Amino acid sequence: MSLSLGSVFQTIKGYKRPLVAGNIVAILATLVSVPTPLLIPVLVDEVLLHKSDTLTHWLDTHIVPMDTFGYVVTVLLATVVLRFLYTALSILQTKIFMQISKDVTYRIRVDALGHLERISMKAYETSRSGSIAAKLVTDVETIDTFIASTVSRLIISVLSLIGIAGVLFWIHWGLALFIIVLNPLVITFTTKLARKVSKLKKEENRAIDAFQSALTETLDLFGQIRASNQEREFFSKLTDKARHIRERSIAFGWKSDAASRISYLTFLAGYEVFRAASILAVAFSDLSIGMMLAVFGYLWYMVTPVQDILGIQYALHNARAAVARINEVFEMPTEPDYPHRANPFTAERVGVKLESVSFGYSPEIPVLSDIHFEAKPSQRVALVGASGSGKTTLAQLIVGFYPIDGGRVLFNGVDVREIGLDVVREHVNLVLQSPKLFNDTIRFNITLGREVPESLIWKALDMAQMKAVIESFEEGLDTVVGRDGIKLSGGQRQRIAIARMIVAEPKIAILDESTSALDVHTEAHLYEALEPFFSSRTTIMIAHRLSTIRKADYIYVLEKGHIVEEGTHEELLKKEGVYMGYIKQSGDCHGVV
Ligand SMILES: Nc1ncnc2c1ncn2[C@@H]1O[C@H](COP(=O)(O)OP(=O)(O)OP(=O)(O)O)[C@@H](O)[C@H]1O
Repeated sequence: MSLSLGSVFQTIKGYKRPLVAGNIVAILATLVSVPTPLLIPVLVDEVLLHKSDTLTHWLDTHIVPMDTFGYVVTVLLATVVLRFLYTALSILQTKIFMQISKDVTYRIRVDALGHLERISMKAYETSRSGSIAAKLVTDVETIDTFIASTVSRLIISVLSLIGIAGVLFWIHWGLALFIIVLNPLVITFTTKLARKVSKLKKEENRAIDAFQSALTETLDLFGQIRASNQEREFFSKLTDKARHIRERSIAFGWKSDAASRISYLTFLAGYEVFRAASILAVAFSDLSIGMMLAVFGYLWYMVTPVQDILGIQYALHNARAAVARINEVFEMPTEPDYPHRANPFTAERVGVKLESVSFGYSPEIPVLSDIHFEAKPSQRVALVGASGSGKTTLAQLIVGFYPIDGGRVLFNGVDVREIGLDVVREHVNLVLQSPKLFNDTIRFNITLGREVPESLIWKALDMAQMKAVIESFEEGLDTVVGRDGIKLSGGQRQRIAIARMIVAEPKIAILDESTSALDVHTEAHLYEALEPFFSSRTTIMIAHRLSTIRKADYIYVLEKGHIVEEGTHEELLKKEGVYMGYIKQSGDCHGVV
């Protein structure tokens, strides 16, 4: 999907009842507000100049006969009551329309989040979190301002202007025509100014976006930056970006202020011209002094709706820029949406098979070619190979992180394209080598918010050799692990990830060098404790240590994206080929045979 102001208004149209209610309130507000500036000036003609007696006569016959003081006080009261009524109706109207505008922007955020949830890994890898955050916060806010100003102010402003125009024509058509012809010229002039300013707003938003992205990345990688002693470099880059915002904001800030002041000045100049024209109309035509004062009143009264309409123009230009930027989020490619035609995971044991799979992160560089790989139900398979040979990539293809370029990925003989990626990931758990932890409690990092009985969490921690460690923490499972799990060691983080896998109870467990940071002793205990877990499901292990590899029922050797050898440990040793060389190279040849 993509966003447009048209689609935003289409959504707004869906709020039929509040729209109708809001419009009725707007019409009522206009009805009570338009006659207000007329009342007091009428008294000038009737009470002071004794030119006519329409209003005073009406008051005498319809209310009670009264004197000059009575007329003034009654009309004053009526004016004040009407102004109060107008304010009350305006507040009610804003409330009704505010609910619509906030709901619409909420939906934009929800749609954008829904899209982000489905973006492909490739899109994720090339995106910047800060930039996306800026779009979902600042740009959606800009659209919110636009909707609020158009939906709630436009109707009332246009109706008021129409009402004022009607009254002005009734007072003096020549003068009214003069005012109504000149006013669009003012608006046209200010529109041109608005366009110029909107370009500056775009630049300011871009500068904020760049700063936010760089800041997020710097903070995310702060530890690494400090370890490389590059703080000064990174923070001076951030300072440059902050300076850029300052420049862009100053340019936008004062120029937009100047533009709105010039717009207002133009209006004021027009106002003075109209006032002069009114005096001439009194001098050279039949316009009374009372009505001239009424025209003065209406000229002021026009300021708010005219300014509101001018404000809408600014908001419109800003909103267009914001829509374009939000669309960059909606344009991020998504994962393929496979249908849920079959679910092989209902079986007790599930195996996985890769048939002639080929894949490259970019089309011109193949990373895996013609891969035939199988982990039969309940089998324990090891994947070995040099760094960069494609082991992690293969594991990620099994969980569908990237769509394959050729071949098939099958679970119990069913193609992933018939199963759906969400179903696959529910049952296939990949433990990464450097697992990421949330800056939350140990409990949350293990359950990821799912309802898991406390006893199961402790059981998982026990199997993962983390029970004693967590017990030693004062707050136990409620200990907060800090940003990226900084309060835990690398090996402890890996074991938390293993506990996470245990509670997820997958049908297929994939461990990508998931115990690489553990000492040999702890690792041995861990595998021993995990024995019942592994024996009740299919397991794929990417490992470098012979002690781990040996336990596998079957081994695949990957070299430069090709499976070059496969078989059991003994079979592969007998071959004295790549596997043997690999084992020797990893310095782990003691006890090979
Ligand atoms: N997200 C990615 N985008 C582009 N290229 C990638 C990506 N991930 C890995 N690669 C490339 O794919 C190749 C295989 O990487 P992979 O991580 O699968 O190897 P590996 O065998 O798991 O290595 P290691 O043992 O060091 O973890 C490498 O050349 C790497 O540069």
